[in-house]
Amino acid sequence: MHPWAEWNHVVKLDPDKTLVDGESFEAVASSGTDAIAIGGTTGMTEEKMARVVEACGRYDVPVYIEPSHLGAVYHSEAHDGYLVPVVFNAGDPTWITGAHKEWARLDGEIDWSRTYPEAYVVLNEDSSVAEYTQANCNLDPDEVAAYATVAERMFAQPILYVEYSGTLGDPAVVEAAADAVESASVFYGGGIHDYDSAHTMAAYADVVVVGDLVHDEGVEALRETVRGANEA
Ligand SMILES: CC(C)=CCC/C(C)=C/CC/C(C)=C/CC/C(C)=C/COP(=O)(O)OP(=O)(O)O
Ligand SMILES: O=P(O)(O)OC[C@@H](O)CO
Ligand SMILES: [Mg+2]
Repeated sequence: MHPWAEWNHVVKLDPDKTLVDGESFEAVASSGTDAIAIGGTTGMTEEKMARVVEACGRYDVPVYIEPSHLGAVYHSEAHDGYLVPVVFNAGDPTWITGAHKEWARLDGEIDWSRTYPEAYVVLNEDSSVAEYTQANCNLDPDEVAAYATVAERMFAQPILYVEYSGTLGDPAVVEAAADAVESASVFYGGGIHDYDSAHTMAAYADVVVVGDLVHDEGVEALRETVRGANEA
């Protein structure tokens, strides 16, 4: 069984952003979320990653790093493992296999027993991640579903990640992706900001990922999304 088999909700912390004044990583860890993922596209360094991993690793909730490039990989016993994106609709093959090849060549410490790929489909053309990967975001639900099928059937991907980072996406796209997969888990992330948005996406996605909200609004708002995800 994969570590995320029982997850409904994940918080994604961006080490390049701050928490709300007066809030702590402990409060985030005890929000009721099932896991903390640590990553972001811009401004990511191993030092910033290390600081947040070490702070979050003290609590009961599982912690995974999600590196956006080779220089953001941080090895530690304080985290549970590595979620490594593979961007299926990237315009630059660096983000499909290129960076991964360099990682395999240069990193002598890869622990494959706790390393998991995530098949991303990036759909918000205004996001940093879309620009960074030169993703083709102009996709119909049936095209996203086809990417999900290819990811699962041809590339044995255990996770299909529907990524609308920064904006709430189209539930019909998430539904199409969920219908297309047999055993892969569908993660949804982007613009979840309250009970309803979490509940809507969690009706189709196995796991909803909440990022900016924790940095912008804080833990109380985060708790509402946990409730929405768990009640879907
Ligand atoms: C092989 C290794 C170790 C790394 C490569 C991994 C890849 C393909 C990264 C591509 C970019 C990516 C999918 C990063 C994951 C994290 C993510 C999507 C963060 C959200 O980013 P945004 O919200 O767009 O950006 P900021 O919030 O940082 O501005
Ligand atoms: O920051 P938000 O918009 O919540 O997106 C979450 C996550 O999918 C980003 O990778
Ligand atoms: Mg972001």
